[in-house]
Amino acid sequence: MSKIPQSSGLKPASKITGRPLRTIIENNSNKSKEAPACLTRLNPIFSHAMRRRSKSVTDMRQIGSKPITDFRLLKSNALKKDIQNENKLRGINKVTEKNQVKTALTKSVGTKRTATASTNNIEGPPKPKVSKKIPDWDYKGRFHQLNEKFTHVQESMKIMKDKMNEFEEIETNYDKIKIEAKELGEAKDSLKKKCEDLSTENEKLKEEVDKLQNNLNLLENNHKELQQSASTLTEKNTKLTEENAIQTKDIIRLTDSLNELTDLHTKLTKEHEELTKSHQKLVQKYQTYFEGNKQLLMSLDSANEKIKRFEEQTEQQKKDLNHFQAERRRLHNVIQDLKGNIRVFCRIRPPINSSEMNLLQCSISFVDNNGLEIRKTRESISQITGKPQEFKGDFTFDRVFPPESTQEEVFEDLAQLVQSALDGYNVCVFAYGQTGSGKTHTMQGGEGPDQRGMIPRTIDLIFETIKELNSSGWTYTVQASFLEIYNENIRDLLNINNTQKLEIYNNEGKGSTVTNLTIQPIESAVELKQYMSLAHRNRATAATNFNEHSSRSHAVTKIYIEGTLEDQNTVLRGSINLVDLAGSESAKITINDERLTETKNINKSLATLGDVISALFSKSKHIPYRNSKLTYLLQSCLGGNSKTLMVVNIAPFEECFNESINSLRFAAKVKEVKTGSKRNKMTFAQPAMKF
Ligand SMILES: Nc1ncnc2c1ncn2[C@@H]1O[C@H](COP(=O)(O)OP(=O)(O)OP(=O)(O)O)[C@@H](O)[C@H]1O
Repeated sequence: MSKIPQSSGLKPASKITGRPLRTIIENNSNKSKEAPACLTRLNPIFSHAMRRRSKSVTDMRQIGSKPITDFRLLKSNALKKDIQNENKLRGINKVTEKNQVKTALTKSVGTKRTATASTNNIEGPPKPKVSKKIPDWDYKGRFHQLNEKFTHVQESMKIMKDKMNEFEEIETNYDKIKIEAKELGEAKDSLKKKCEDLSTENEKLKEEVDKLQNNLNLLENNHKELQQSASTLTEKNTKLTEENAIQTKDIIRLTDSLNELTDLHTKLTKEHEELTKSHQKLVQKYQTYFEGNKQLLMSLDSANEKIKRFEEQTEQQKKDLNHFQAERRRLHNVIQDLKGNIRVFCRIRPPINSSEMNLLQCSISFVDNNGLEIRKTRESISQITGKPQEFKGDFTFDRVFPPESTQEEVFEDLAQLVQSALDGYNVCVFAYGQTGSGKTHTMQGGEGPDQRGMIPRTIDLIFETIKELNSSGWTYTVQASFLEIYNENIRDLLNINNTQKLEIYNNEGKGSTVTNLTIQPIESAVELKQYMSLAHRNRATAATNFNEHSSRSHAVTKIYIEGTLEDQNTVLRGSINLVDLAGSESAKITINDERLTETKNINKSLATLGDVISALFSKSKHIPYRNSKLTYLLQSCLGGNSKTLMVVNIAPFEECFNESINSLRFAAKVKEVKTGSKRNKMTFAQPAMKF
């Protein structure tokens, strides 16, 4: 317990802040004005204590130093009680409460210190001015001065009286405060004890807190581990959920399949039952049949023997058939030979429209199927002899076809030559005649199945006959080429961009070949017709005026046929040339140089054709095949090993009369020629003939 000296300059240190107490008093004196209103409002006891303390301090100054701590204890207890009551009402905790008490105490001490300080500076009334020494003779002045002194003393007396009263009151308060201080000391002791109890309890609590902290750390670690295992488990759970979904789908699918299989099983069970029943029936039947079968087996043995005999007979019949076929081929050829190796048909075309109907028609009369007489309807008088001119001609051919003849009728005889080509002969079919006389119509034909010309009909017949011959062991390969000769130049109609040299060369006994020409293997009639159309289109593409061009060039379709009969080691190679010749009109009617050259070339080739045929007719040693590309190309078809058919086409108009007569004369000349034919037959032992 420190004591506050009344007048010493030492400043006791504060227990709360550690600073000298004087400083606190000064600082708090400044803050006292700002003391919380609640504190002053709530604490009437404190105010009372303050007043008492002021008095007791004054007393202390008078009676000596008094321990201030007792006074503070008294005050703090009173303060504390008030604050506790208030806080109970407000629900404020103990720590806050402690702070409130501390603050209140500090402020109250500050306030008292200020009050004490103010009482230490007691001043009396202002002293009367000391005037200059009043002379002794100035009674009036001296009286006035004394009067002033008296008044001053009176006032001082009055002040002192007041002070005395105040000090008495302070003394009374001091006693009360002393009692309160005693009470506060007792309270402090009990608080101290409580505090010690509390600190002991606090220690225990601390230990418990440490234990709990350790437990908490352990629990946190456990929690972390549990969290990790929870996340692992969550992942596993996700995976398992996904797997579960897949398996669920599988289960659904399998269930469906199971249902289907169950249905199937039910069906199959039913079927099985039915089959078992029918099996039983069949077993019964089998037993019945088994008995019968024994007999049948016996009959089978005899039947097998019969079959064997039939097979031997069939083999013999096959041989006979081949023999008969060979004989048929021989006889067919004899017939063809008898008909002539060069056959000439004449076909007169009809007028096809009204303008042609209005043209003057020749008078044509037909004798049987072979002869015709053609004449102009009006005879003219010869300017030289003055006699009527004979404008008529009588001609005989292998066949004459009047205007109403159908394509089928014309093809009848050609069909026999197609058989010759399949039998291994070279066949050549020409369409001869002036422009517009019906050559292309005869060879290609028109629209519709009935209007098909010789070429498409030949194609169809070849493949039909091959089909029949296949059944008797023959196999055939077919190839085709398409070319045109224009102004003595050869063009490949299956490849118009073919810039390689197309040259004819002729091997003795092996026929004529064109170098670099496209020779297309053909599998069917349809395919061959497709190539025929391509060639026709290519011929049209190359020409600026197709109709004119077509009448100024020779178009040659060649079909190569090779038949093999392996049993007999026999190969037959034949060919068919189908030639649509250029128009045969004479050079007189040509109008320009270009056309003149064309006509000359055409006439040269046609004349050479006539010369070749004449040479063959006269059995000349030299046959002028090489004089034109056409005859050179067709050499193998015009010689001994060939069959030739020439169809001379005639337009029925009088204006065409002279050209018609020329054509008929040419054809008649050809008709006279006969060739000695020889079939291209060989066995595998010999080298195959090249086309
Ligand atoms: N027998 C026929 N029956 C019906 N029409 C025919 C007959 N012959 C020819 N024609 C028709 O006469 C016209 C001329 O015939 P085509 O073109 O065949 O003559 P071409 O001699 O080939 O002429 P080019 O030398 O110019 O080619 C064509 O319209 C053709 O359809």
